Amino acid sequence: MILELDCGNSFIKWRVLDFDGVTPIEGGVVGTDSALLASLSDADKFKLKKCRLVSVRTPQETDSLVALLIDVFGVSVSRAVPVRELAGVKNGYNDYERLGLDRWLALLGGFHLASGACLVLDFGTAVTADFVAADGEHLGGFICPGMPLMRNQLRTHTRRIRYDDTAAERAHESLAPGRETVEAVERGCMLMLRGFVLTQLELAKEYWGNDFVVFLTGGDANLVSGVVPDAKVVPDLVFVGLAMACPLS
Ligand SMILES: Nc1ncnc2c1ncn2[C@@H]1O[C@H](COP(=O)(O)OP(=O)(O)O)[C@@H](O)[C@H]1O
Ligand SMILES: CC(C)(COP(=O)(O)O)[C@@H](O)C(=O)NCCC(=O)O
Ligand SMILES: [K+]
Repeated sequence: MILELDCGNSFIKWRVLDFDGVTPIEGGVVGTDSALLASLSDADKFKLKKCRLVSVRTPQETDSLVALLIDVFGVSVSRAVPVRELAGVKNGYNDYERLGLDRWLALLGGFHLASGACLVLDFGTAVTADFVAADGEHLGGFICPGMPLMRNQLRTHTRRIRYDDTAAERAHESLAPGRETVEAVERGCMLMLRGFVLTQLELAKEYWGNDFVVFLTGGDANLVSGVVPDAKVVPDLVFVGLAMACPLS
């Protein structure tokens, strides 16, 4: 069985593929390396042989996780690395090594699934947009703070914005102008996200008319899926690209 990992800034997304190397049998989201080990060791059922992973964490953090996986499970580990071009897609960064590897894999996966122009929007700690033209040219993208960062910046840098997570959840029942702090902040940040998405759609239309596919991925993709009804919500888009970047040899 194959262990797949997507190590983001806040969470590690994991899943295990069956012996065929294709069918996911289980997966989850964890906050720490030790929580990952616990999830995997709890289940005696996993016979892990290989692992492939992508990380946007520091090399030290990633190295230490890789060492742990080798030590505990005896797996061989394949890590996604930056490349200029893969599967017909050309990395659009001036310095291709600087493009976040999770973005690279998501846009590889998006182009593969769309077989044409695509806009890939990822809602994690950061929110990212990436544009890939029909000929596989990555035109670049945008990065802005995701929902948790926007919310926490306001909580951290003001003195009177304080509320708990359950109140935050309740505030999302509507997008009407807020009548209390929690509503005003949560709905305001939500509108920022939605505005960002709509601007990306306009830009994609300027480039390609209606001839493109929109992909939504990342833990908070559901927050904006309502504003792009035609978008494909693909929570495992990074894993689609990961399989392309780290094929089983
Ligand atoms: N099961 C889950 N565990 C943790 N966060 C989740 C989960 N499902 C959705 N989320 C949301 O996903 C966001 C993190 O998205 P994610 O794509 O994992 O970020 P990153 O890749 O930056 O670590 C959180 O802000 C949270 O709101
Ligand atoms: C933009 C990101 C912080 C997104 O990370 P995430 O929110 O998925 O944890 C990550 O892709 C990254 O560190 N990129 C390097 C900078 C760049 O892509 O230009
Ligand atoms: K991500």
